[in-house]
Amino acid sequence: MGDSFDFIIVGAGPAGTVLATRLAKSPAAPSVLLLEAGGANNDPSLDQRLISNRMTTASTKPDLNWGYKTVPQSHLANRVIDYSRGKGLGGSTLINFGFWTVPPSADYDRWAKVVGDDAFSWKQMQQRLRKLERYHSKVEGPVERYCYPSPQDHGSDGELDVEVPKVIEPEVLSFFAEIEKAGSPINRDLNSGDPIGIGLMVSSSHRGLRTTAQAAFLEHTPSNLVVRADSAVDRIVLQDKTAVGVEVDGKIFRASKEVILCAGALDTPKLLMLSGIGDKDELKKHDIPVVQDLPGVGQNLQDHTWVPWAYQRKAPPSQSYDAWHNDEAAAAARRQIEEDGTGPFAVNGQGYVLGFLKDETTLKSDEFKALPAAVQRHLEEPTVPTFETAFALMSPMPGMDPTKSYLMTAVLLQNNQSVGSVRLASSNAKDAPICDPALLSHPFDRTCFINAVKAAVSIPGNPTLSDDIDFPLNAPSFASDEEIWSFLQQNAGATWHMSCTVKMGQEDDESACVDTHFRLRGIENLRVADMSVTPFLPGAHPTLTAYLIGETAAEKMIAEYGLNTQSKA
Ligand SMILES: Cc1cc2nc3c(=O)[nH]c(=O)nc-3n(C[C@H](O)[C@H](O)[C@H](O)COP(=O)(O)OP(=O)(O)OC[C@H]3O[C@@H](n4cnc5c(N)ncnc54)[C@H](O)[C@@H]3O)c2cc1C
Repeated sequence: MGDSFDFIIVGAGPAGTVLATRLAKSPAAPSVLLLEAGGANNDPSLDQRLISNRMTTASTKPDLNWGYKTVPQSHLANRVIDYSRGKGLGGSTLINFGFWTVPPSADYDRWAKVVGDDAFSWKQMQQRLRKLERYHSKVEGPVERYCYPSPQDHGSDGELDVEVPKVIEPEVLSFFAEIEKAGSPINRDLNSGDPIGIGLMVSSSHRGLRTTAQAAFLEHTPSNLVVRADSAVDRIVLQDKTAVGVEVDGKIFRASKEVILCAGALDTPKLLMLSGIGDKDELKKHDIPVVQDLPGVGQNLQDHTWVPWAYQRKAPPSQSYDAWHNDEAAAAARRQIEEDGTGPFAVNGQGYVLGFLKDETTLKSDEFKALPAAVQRHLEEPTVPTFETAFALMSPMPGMDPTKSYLMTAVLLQNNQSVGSVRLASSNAKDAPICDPALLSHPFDRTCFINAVKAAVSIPGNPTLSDDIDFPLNAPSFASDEEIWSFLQQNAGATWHMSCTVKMGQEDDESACVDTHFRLRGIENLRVADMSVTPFLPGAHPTLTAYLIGETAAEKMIAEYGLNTQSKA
């Protein structure tokens, strides 16, 4: 193969790894090069993959993180917000929180309608999801009452381990019991396409270990798939308006068929712009010769906004929380995970009570009535929530008393209307992009968020209302909209669900950059297949959408190139 391949894929996150694997494993067995800027992750330490470390890996493993930040956010008291991205084989699945949530069926149907291609409909996306998942859904005992996924809605023999917790902290079962007793709606499978209600989170993990895109797809690769870590692509090599390869530190790798960018929603537009594809005025600012004027590149940046807060509980921590502050208990917990995948580290932090709820006050607001009619109709769909909320026991963060017990709660906005951008800081590929998600810049988001926080704390039976709460650590009193807004300005952030920056759309959509075959407008042999392409951000944690983008792109490319037969490659 040398330095020349049929296909070159840039970025080994969930989208890139699926795409590379599916192309390489197709019967025609084309040669595929997968290039990843970050490392190979050969670190055998368990910490990196313990799912109970889900909330802290991004900060404790800086080598796995690009460490991006936003520009000061004018609607968030001019704060600079963390904008982490995973770096290394596995991409952001190395450091993300491992929530595995399927969007409402109506979101994929809307995607199909907006772009005019049924390949993105719920029916077809769910079929692909079944192919990808290995859903460990068998539940027995008390957890069953709150989580009972129907096997027909989930895959069982794909590459991606998804885990329904077998055991959760007893306190979390009590939270559920109270919520149910108070009459709040329980949903025993949040991932059926209808997330509305309150249920138990499932994780992209198995036996206490995080499922990374690397673990799922890159451990046993065929010989026609070459995976190169520590290979940051600086630019796409173009001949006239055709992609013929990529450049890595001055070295050229050639693609006889295509280059596909899967570098994520911040780095993919950056790479396009560095290669002369983007808004011509923006490129000129950095003296980059314009190859293709494509104003949508880097625009439409969307993310979910969230706010977490916490309480100290009166009850002492469960004994299993010893493993968080006692070296001996931690060593024993690690051994147990290695031996049989059970123990405190497989239990703590698995019991997240998640709610996907529709707030009717928001749907009656003036800000809702000012939205385009199509967006209003979508928000009124029965499966579409206006917000997500979470309640969970939390391990003490640095600076907190480890002998006490804590409750974390959070609210995530869904269907955010605020739109920002990613731009180049300079023509130097080593410089971080300028990221401005413009969080809460849209009036609908501000109204929706205030109402969502009020609705979340009022869920009948929720644990923040219980006598067990000792005192709030950073929670407001929720007494007035002004107080909640001020709390949001000081505490809200992005959920790292960046998307839509090289968006897919129909020919008459001037802001669209790729067609429904992921082909970039105006350039031959160049596609984009990662979270950059979503026409809007679906209402769920997006990893599985990223995997589905890789799977869908592979399906289309295998059909286009006739790779399903051995003779054509
Ligand atoms: C802290 C955090 C928490 C999150 N929590 C969750 C969660 O709980 N659940 C959920 O579903 N989603 C979560 N997400 C989001 C989710 O991980 C991403 O949406 C998803 O990984 C995006 O996939 P992707 O393939 O588009 O890009 P990425 O996963 O970002 O992968 C892109 C890859 O391209 C590589 N790359 C970039 N530039 C270059 C270059 N020039 N040359 C070569 N390689 C390059 C990167 O290093 C990276 O490996 C979280 C993300 C973060 C950061």
